[in-house]
Amino acid sequence: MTDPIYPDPGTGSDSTILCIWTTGFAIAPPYLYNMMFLAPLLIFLSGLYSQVTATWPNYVVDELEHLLVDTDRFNDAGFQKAITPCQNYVNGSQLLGRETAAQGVRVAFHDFVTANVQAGTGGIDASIGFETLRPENSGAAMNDSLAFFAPFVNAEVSMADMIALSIVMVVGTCSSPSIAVPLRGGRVDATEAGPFGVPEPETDIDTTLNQFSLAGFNQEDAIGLTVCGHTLGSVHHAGFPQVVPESAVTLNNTGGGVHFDATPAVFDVDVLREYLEGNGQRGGPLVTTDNITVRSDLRLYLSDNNATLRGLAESDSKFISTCVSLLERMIDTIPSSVHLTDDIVPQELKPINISLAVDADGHVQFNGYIRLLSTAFNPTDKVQISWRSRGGASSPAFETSASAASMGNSSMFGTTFYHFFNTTIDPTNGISTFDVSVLGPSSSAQTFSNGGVGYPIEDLAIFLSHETTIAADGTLSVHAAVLTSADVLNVTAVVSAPSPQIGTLSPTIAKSEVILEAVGTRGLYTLYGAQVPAVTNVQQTTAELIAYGPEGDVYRDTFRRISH
Ligand code: HEM
Repeated sequence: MTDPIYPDPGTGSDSTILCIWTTGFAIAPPYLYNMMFLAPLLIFLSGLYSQVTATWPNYVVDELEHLLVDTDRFNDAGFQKAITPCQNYVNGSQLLGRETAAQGVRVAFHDFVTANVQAGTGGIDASIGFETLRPENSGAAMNDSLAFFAPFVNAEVSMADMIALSIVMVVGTCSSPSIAVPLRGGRVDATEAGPFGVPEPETDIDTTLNQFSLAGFNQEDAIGLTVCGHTLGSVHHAGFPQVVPESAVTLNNTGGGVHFDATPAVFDVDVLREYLEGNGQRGGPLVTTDNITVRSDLRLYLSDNNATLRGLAESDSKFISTCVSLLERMIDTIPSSVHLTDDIVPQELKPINISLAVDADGHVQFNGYIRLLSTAFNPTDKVQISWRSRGGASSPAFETSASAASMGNSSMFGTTFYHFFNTTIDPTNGISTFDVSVLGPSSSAQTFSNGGVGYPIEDLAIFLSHETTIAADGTLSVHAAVLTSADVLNVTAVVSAPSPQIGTLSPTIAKSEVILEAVGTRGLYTLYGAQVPAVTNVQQTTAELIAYGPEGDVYRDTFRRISH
């Protein structure tokens, strides 16, 4: 396992750290390759490379990576802001004493713990959304979290992936130095409630341990996971009056929250220390409450006479590495039918919002951004793009532009800077793939070609995102351009729209397939259009354009956002 502490964004020049986060591109400073004594490190790193050689595009990976890395100003995905600072509460008044970051960790536990790993069912599958009225899921955290996550869900990012992402974002954001829980993607949302089985403050110790055991966590794991979770947040009188007395309610804490430790907005070892040393919050209300029946943390911690907790208290790094491992196992507990991606790591060079458009003169406009990460690149580096025509002929490279507005966005993984480009492609020869080269002030150019095959782009069938319009009632008018000479028989669009779902705040993805009609021509292209029923979340509604050629050939322009 890698060091669970994220590299300090300011230390990108450290070659070891740089290599650990290199994504998909088998590059390292050349001198590394010549240093025999680093052979074991290289073997270790090659293992990491093989984990991260995802070719572009990989929509699940690219979307989750965006949420994880793009957390500031230009291209901000918007997730991290909600938990910054970590005591922030996004769903209501700050006076309630609630914490969005802590709620996200609790909801993941409640979704996970009803897994039955023997049967291969449950785990992180967002079934919690259908289970929020159960007494075992009492409190504001479940629906608050689902309401916060719902606007991010789309055809590629499930609610279950958002629940997992939340653990990674919360632990990474609410720790210093930032603690890295590995993230994988591809979870699938349940369409109905799962079984009961979340431990409650009243639950006896045998039942509690059995519930953890069904989910694949033994006694030591259960104790560890609980103390790792209870480093954040509070027990609230509203929701748990049997644990926290009304006296906790004040004008500044109307929900009556009592913290587990003195630092409820920091993912740290304090809860453990305070419990073992008997100071501060002494482990929190589930240890100290006057109502003995609901001292569930105390029962759990004492079930092995504090042996697990003493072991974890040996050092901060022991506590952190154990928590990382347990939390990773928790979010990767999924139904056996679901398969996860490899670890999602920050991409040091990433094409962003790459699209084609057909202008009024029938020329193809090829545009987008190249995002660079400071762990591998400098803001002054130049970025060039070259492309291959439909027939495979290479174009001369052209330079992109770096605008001040898109430079210097900070993230847990370093600083991002964006290079914008827009160039005209002759539609007769077209474009099929592109490569990106980065030129430092003194070094020779490094060329990135998506594992040698080039970054693919479809120019026979183009979804015209920028021409998509949305009526006041949410009805979409979708537009596309298909090369007339492709002689296609049929053009359809599958629009994937997050839509309300009965019984949960988690959206379902409603797919509407529409046949597009030819509506005119623009240069070498035929234009197509169709109306699609109203959508509710324009930001996350996406389309796939599919054009069927006469010889059974199919051209796809996939995962296109309809709003910009
Ligand atoms: C025997 C096992 C557990 C029991 C009985 C239990 C019970 C509780 C209760 C009653 C609360 C108060 C909720 C509220 O007032 O809103 C709470 C809060 C919390 N729990 Fe647990 N818990 C257990 C294990 C875990 C685990 C394993 C995790 C995570 C890995 C976790 C994470 C949290 C977090 C982060 C909070 C704070 C939520 C907030 O501030 O809104 N819990 N827990």
